Amino acid sequence: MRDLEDNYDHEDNENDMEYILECVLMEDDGSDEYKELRNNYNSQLTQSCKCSKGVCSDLAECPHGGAYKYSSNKSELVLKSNNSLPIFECNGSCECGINCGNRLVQNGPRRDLEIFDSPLYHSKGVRTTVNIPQGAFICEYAGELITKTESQRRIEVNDSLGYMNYVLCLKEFASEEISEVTIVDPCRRGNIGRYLNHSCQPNCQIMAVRVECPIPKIGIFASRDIHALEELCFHYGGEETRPKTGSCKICLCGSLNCSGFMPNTEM
Ligand SMILES: C[S@@+](CC[C@H](N)C(=O)[O-])C[C@H]1O[C@@H](n2cnc3c(N)ncnc32)[C@H](O)[C@@H]1O
Repeated sequence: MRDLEDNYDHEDNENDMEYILECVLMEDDGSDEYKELRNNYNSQLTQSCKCSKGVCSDLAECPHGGAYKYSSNKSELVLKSNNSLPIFECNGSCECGINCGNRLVQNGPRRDLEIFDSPLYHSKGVRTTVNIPQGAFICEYAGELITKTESQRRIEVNDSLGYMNYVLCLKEFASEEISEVTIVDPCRRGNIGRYLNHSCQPNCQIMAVRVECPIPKIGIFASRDIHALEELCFHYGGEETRPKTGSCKICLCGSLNCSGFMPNTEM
């Protein structure tokens, strides 16, 4: 086993963080699991649209569902509330233009986000300096894409050294069975998404959004209208209600329906 201190230098690992614009692949650990992850990471979705007028709107013409997943709310695209998943955005092979209504997450984080010292969580958090409408895109949870084994190793290291954990596991379901698992760790390489805290009554939600790659981006969206200066947070367990097993950390979210513990990170 590698030395614990190899990868995790000190408690406030933020200063060592490399800022990335989108997810990157973990280092090769020689495992078959890694090879599978790398193959997926290097694969491209082949479905492209032929929506020639620059705008995707017709379901028959646009295999991505046109702009039906997002709608225009005054000045910006927002996720529709009756959204049927999964979300596939238009991509570089599509014939529509960059302004088509089916491109949102690929355009990067919204402006007017601020990293601040959150008094509630006694650590860093993210807040907005302006009002945000329900359904608006906040940012991607970008970091290293890691295998299940590597995530378990990193979580164990974090737990044993008392470090914060940034590993997030997004599970997608098909007919109530888990169909895809995407695991992202922005501890060493990440973006602003890494600073969003967990809440049992969040104002944001996470969604799987695919652009060119079969591995989805973890998109963070406003789940209700959010006022300026509110802290942004999402439920780390997604929609899932997990049994409280293993070592659980006390939840500081302070919401009325707080479960008392943060969702555990067991996969
Ligand atoms: C993704 S980071 C969030 C940003 C973090 N607060 C920071 O300063 O970098 C996740 C870590 O934040 C802390 N955290 C997030 N939500 C929390 C909550 N509801 N209760 C207690 N700690 C929380 C935990 O230490 C957790 O491991």
